[in-house]
Amino acid sequence: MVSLELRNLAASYGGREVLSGITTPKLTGGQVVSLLGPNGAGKSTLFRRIFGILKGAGEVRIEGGSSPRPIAYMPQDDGMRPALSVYEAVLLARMQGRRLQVSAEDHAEVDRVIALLDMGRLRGRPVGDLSGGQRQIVGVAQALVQRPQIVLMDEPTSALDLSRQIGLQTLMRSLAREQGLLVVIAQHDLGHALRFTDVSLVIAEGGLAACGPTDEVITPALLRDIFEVEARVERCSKGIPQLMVDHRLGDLGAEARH
Ligand SMILES: Nc1ncnc2c1ncn2[C@@H]1O[C@H](COP(=O)(O)OP(=O)(O)OP(=O)(O)O)[C@@H](O)[C@H]1O
Repeated sequence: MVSLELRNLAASYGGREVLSGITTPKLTGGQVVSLLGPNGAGKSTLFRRIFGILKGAGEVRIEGGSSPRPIAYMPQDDGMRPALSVYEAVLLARMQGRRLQVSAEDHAEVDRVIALLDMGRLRGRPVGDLSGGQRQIVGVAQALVQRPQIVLMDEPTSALDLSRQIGLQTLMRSLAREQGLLVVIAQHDLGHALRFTDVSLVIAEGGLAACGPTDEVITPALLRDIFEVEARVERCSKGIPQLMVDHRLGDLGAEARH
């Protein structure tokens, strides 16, 4: 079983430290983990540091990885080449870090992921012609086609309609449960975090503000202190946890007016 553990991790841009002292318990395959925090807290930065794009102090400890590249990373900004077809964009992601000789297995894997994500109608379309939500699903395909054991997904549902948001969160949860994938999702939707994820890491003010089972981490106190809302979690008649927001604390326009 794959596991990921962060030990005293730090990350900076050009000498400006954005994150420090990030230490987590062992996150294991089969879990879905939320990475939460306000805008600019450092969620994307933490992903870049874990994936190795950013260097810094501390250790990213991966155990039980059965391939040399056990992690796939779906960034917020996909950087896809607009002229490529969807099929080519997914195939290119599959070939990252491999010999440039495409095998029948590679084609089969691209077909499998395209079917899994129900994107058959898009396969011949140029990436540059797609809507924001369609591109986001291609980004998910690019991560999954690498057959990772750990997948870092940066706001993968931010451009999706409600039905597809639920669909993707449900799919990632079943891939975790059935295939032992460790899924880490940076997201702003705390309702999705409560409903679909086992563990939450909360980043704020350059460090780890909270870490643990999602239903223990997302409390009225945390919502007030970190997310600046007066809010509570209630279960609906079907037992699904729902975030009930009473009001925002503070005033978004106050600074501009003074
Ligand atoms: N390439 C960069 N160069 C310099 N500073 C950066 C760079 N990318 C991010 N930062 C800074 O690092 C901090 C953390 O940014 P990051 O994008 O990791 O936050 P985030 O939690 O992912 O935010 P959001 O929820 O808005 O996507 C911010 O202060 C941001 O301005």
